[in-house]
Amino acid sequence: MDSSASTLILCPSLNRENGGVVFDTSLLEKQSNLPTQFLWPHEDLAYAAQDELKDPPVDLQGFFNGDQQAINVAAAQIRAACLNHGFFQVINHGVDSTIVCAAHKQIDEFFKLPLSRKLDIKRKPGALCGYSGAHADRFATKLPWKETFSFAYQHADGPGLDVVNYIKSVLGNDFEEAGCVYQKYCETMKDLSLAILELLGMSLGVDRMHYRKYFEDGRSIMRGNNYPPCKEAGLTLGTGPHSDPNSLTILHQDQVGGLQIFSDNKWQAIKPRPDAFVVNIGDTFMALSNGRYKSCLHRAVVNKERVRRSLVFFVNPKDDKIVRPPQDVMKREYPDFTWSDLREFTQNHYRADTTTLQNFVQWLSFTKPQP
Ligand SMILES: C=C1C[C@]23C[C@H]1CC[C@H]2[C@]1(C)CCC[C@@](C)(C(=O)O)[C@H]1[C@@H]3C(=O)O
Ligand SMILES: O=C(O)CCC(=O)C(=O)O
Ligand SMILES: [Fe+2]
Repeated sequence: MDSSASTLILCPSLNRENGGVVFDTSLLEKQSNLPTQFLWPHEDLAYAAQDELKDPPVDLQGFFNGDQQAINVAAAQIRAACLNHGFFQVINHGVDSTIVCAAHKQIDEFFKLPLSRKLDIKRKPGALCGYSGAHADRFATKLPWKETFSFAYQHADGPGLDVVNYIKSVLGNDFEEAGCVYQKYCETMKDLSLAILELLGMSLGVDRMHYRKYFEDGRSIMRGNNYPPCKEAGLTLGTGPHSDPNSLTILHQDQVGGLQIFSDNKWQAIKPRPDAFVVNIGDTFMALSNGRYKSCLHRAVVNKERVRRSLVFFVNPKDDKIVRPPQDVMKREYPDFTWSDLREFTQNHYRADTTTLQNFVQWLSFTKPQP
């Protein structure tokens, strides 16, 4: 009997389906032994965060009011944070708390659906949209203790119905209201991300509108993350150490806590703030800044008692746009690539981790050698 088969007998919640395990949270929560597939190595678990990140949040009020002095302060704060670790939080961002609460409520309802219903809309191999339980169809070890539900949002469409139609097509007409809430949330996140991209442009000393324009016709991904409680929370991770391959990530976490970033050589916890959005620089923006801004190294831990949820908006440029820094730079840190290349790499060839970008660059040099 192989070790996975013996795990199955010990852990009735793990059923084989198409070669993967099934993340049945109602059974897993009661289980005292952590299935081996969810164990993470010591080096990824070690150094529990002792500290909380103390950076003050960036206040966007002045940006929206056109107060130049406040804009300069915000740009300087962003610059310092992105040079140091690629992470900051924003407050007074203009997003109505009603839409944030409504989106959390809908995602909570989604994760409460029967497992069979969620599995009906499972992510297809190579695709980013749909439901995934611990990514168990894709990976065999170091499974993340989470479920995710993801869908795409086209920036250029403006107020439209693409998210509503997608949600209705996979979940049925009863989910029209959920679709409308997600659609509105995505529109709001797109507007917020474009405002942040303006500030990022200023902070890097390039044309204020440069990155804003570059992302105006982008195609982002919205995702809900569900981290059930885990009796052996210290042995697993909700999301392992990684930097996001996309450009920017805008995240709203509930009140439970679990997000940590690696800064000043240690893991530091990000205390939840309902009035703030978390912003991470991702690998693609790191390349767009010619390596000046750091792609943020982060992870999510789970806990023994409480379910945790987060809403994530992964900002991407249009698929075929060339990723390259705006100015003529003396020495390019990364070759030209497209988001479609990097997405393909993370979906078909490589599991995103702490060194995605450098491995991608190597892969690209073999698959698409540059002149
Ligand atoms: C291009 C992507 C791959 C992931 C989803 C988007 C942006 C973030 C990536 C991810 C979250 C980084 C950590 C590992 C991952 C597998 C995950 O835990 O979800 C990544 C995503 C994915 O491939 O689903
Ligand atoms: O849920 C969180 O706090 C982090 C999630 C994350 O890093 C991701 O989805 O990429
Ligand atoms: Fe992430």
